[in-house]
Formats: sequence, structure tokens, C-alpha cells
Amino acid sequence: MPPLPCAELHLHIEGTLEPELIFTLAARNGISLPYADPADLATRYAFTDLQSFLDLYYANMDVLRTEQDFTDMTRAYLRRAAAAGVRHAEIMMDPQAHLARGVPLETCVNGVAAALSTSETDAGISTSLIAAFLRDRPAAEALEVLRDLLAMDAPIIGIGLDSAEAGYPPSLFREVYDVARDAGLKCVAHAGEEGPAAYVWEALDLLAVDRIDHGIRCLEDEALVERLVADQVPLTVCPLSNVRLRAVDAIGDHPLPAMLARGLNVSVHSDDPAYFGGYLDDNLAALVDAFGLGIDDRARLAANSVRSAFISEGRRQDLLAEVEAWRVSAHAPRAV
Ligand SMILES: Nc1ncnc2[nH]cnc12
Ligand SMILES: [Zn+2]
Repeated sequence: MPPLPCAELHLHIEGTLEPELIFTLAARNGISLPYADPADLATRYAFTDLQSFLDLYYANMDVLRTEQDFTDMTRAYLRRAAAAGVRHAEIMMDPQAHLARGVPLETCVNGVAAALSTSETDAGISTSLIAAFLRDRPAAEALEVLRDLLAMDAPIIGIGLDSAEAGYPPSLFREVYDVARDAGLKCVAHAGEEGPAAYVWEALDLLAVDRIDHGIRCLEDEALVERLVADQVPLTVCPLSNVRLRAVDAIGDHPLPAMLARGLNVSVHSDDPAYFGGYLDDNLAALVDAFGLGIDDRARLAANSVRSAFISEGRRQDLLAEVEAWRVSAHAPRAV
């Protein structure tokens, strides 16, 4: 069976940096790593919470120095995503994580954008870029970076909010989101991953986001669930990430089936696939294994991803037709 055609809407490009590529880029840039080899590095990927992951995620970015490094990382993701069935990807990047270590905005933005500009011919994937701001750094810094991105006419379609969540509520970033919206950008934010349901309310009411990244803790607040269902707010859920970062104990405890049953607009994505044990297809396979998620439910998740993407109506209808064709062919009896 061909892979399910999907839109990947929750993906940090820096989280696609595989251990092998980290070693390749380190050698290219004359950086010595404190690990024997890629396998040794991968043994460190036993996380206890979001922060323990972020510490390694930011440290590993040190190998990204040149535009070519960013382009190579992005091309590697696109190749793997194509095999996973991804047909459209809205890719987040963390400009502040690079600026903080002396890599200019142009280097990271232009490097990723170069790979995205040929993604349709290279990998058959339409793409766009979202600049995510680090919520554990000052909002004033985010605002300055946003203004720089606008001044350089960076090819971004939206902004996001990520990094350590607890203690850094969306309300801190109101002005950043106001400026972004006024500039015609789409708005998304991580909320309800480790942080409480109250942060999802704030992202909706104070930041007026178009989508919530994660949002799994919404189930702790019945009024919030009703609001999310009524407005069909997209929730970009990342099951393997939630297990690896201990937001849920095991894949069998993941709230995704409950979220689908409540009529929430959920879709499945890979977050930081190099760190969490898999790409979009691996996330779907884990759900199939754990819950026996059937063909129609998988097609519904894919259709939700397409419905929640920032794409033209024409592209949306084309992708929805691909999902429906997959659903019909997946139900068809197979010749032996
Ligand atoms: N899962 C995640 N949550 C918050 N910030 C992130 N940055 C990269 N991955 C993230
Ligand atoms: Zn994320």
C-alpha cells in the first residue's frame, strides 16, 4: 500500500538533524564532538522531559554553520518525508537559536529557503516556512527578530512559539503576534504540551492563533474542548514526541483516539523526527500498532492535516482528492 498522503504541519527543521548528518557537518566544519560516533550520540536520546531534549537539540545545532549546512539538512528531511507520504510541509525553524551562537539570520533563512524553493521538483512536496520564537527568551528579542525578518523580506508565511513551555505563557508574546498578524502572517503556537490547558486558552484568546501545536492537555478542560470543537481549531499532535518527552507514559496511553472521538480537529506530525524515533509514517504506524487505527481514521487524520494547512483552495482540493483516492484503494480487495 502506498503511504498515506499527508500535510506535515508540525516539524522543527533542526529536529530533523540525524546523528550521521551531525557527524558529517561537524567534520566539514572542523568541529570535534564529545561522542565517539553517531551510534554513541543516539544513546543520549533517552529524555526525561522537554528540557532534557531541548538541551541536546540546541547543543547539536552547533554543527550548522553555513547556508549549505542548512540546505543539506532540509533536503535530507524532504527526501525522507517524501517516502513517508508527505505531500505538503509547513516547516518551522528557530532563528534565535542560530543568532544566539553567532550565525546570521540570512545564513539560516536563506539556507533552508534554498532547499524549499526546489522541494516540488526534488521531492514532490510543496513547502512553506514558519519562523518560531523561543518562549524562554525575552519577548523583546522575538520582536526584534520578527522585525528583521520582515525587513529582509524573508520567505515566511507565519510565526510560531516553541521551546520550554512551563512558566512562559503565551500572554508574554501578545505584541509579537499583533505585529505578525498585521504583517499578514499566519500564527501558530505550541501550547498544552507540557504547559496547562490555560496556555491553550491564552494562545486562542490573546494570540489569536490559527493552529495550536500539540494541545493534548486540552482534555483536562471540558470548556476548552467544547471551544476547540466548535471552532474546529487545528491541533497538530505528535504522538512519538509525547511519549519520548514523557508527556504521556506510553503510546497506548496517548489521547489521540479520545481526541478524535470528541470531534477535535487533530492531525498527526513528527515534531523532531531525528530525536523521537520516527517520521510521519512512523507516527502513524505507532498509532496503528497501539490502537488498531483503521483506514478511515487514518484518512480522516490526513484530511484534517490538509484542511488545516495554509495553502490555496485549489491545492487543498487536490490533496483532499489524493487522500480520498488512498482511502478507496486501501479498502479495495487486493489481488494475490
Ligand atoms: N516538542 C517541542 N516543544 C517545544 N519546543 C520545541 N522545539 C523543538 N521541538 C519542540
Ligand atoms: Zn514542536
